[in-house]
Amino acid sequence: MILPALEVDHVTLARGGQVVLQDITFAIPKGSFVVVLGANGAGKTTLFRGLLGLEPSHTGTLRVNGIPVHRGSPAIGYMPQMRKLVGGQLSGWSMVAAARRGQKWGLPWCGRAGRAAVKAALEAVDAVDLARKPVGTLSGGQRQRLLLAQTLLDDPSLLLLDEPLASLDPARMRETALRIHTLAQTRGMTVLMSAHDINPLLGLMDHVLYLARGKALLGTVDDVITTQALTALYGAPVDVVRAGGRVFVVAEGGGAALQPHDCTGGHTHA
Ligand SMILES: Nc1ncnc2c1ncn2[C@@H]1O[C@H](COP(=O)(O)OP(=O)(O)OP(=O)(O)O)[C@@H](O)[C@H]1O
Repeated sequence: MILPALEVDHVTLARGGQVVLQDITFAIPKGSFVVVLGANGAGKTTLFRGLLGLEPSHTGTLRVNGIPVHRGSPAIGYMPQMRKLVGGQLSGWSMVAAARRGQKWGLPWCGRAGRAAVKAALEAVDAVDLARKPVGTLSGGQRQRLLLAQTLLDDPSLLLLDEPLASLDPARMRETALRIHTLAQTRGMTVLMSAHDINPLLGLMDHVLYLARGKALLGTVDDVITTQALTALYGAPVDVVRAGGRVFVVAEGGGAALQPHDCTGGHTHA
């Protein structure tokens, strides 16, 4: 029997003492490319933190490759949200090297094998030319490439990418999405990528995982991004509009229905 890459079985996760995801269950086959959607505060980062073993599940189990999650798993490559990125005068090389074996922002790992791993990771994302440059001087797209290189260091089987397309212009969004998709296919990696706009990812993803009101809905774009499915998930009227090859998710009343419980900020997939 082929084990799923990821099994989330009746899991409840909280942040700051408040339940964010409640009794969610889904399984993701190996090699899938999954886009995680949901309004601000819906729990995308919380789910990733749960899979990284950083947030304990109050109920149920989370398994990666059949093994209960634990901190520091080399099977998982994690890209945090870029808006939380620091770096300053650190060179591109040092930033990537510092992430070896989860040592983010620790001392760079400088042995021969470590140097080879950093070089290979930089090459994989076309970022060799960024190795000597201070991270603080790089553009958003260039930093994204270094963050992506970090995730590849330990040859992971699962990538968790938290909004890797944020702050990129439309051309860079598509370019980055294609780069991640190609890398995942070449290396046989499973990808969970959170996003606020599915349009740059259309045609690339196998599944969508939609989070709302503490619940999770997994399926194909055609299954999940529908008026009926999202209205049921949100418990309020939501319209899915397709126009010009793009998908828009809109709520009656200007987005109030898309606001998660206790949180501010609705959204539209435009
Ligand atoms: N460090 C924290 N301490 C306490 N509560 C937190 C913390 N970080 C997030 N939360 C809360 O947990 C809930 C889920 O947040 P989370 O960051 O997982 O959502 P998200 O879907 O990733 O949102 P976004 O799209 O804005 O990144 C929100 O109510 C948020 O306010």
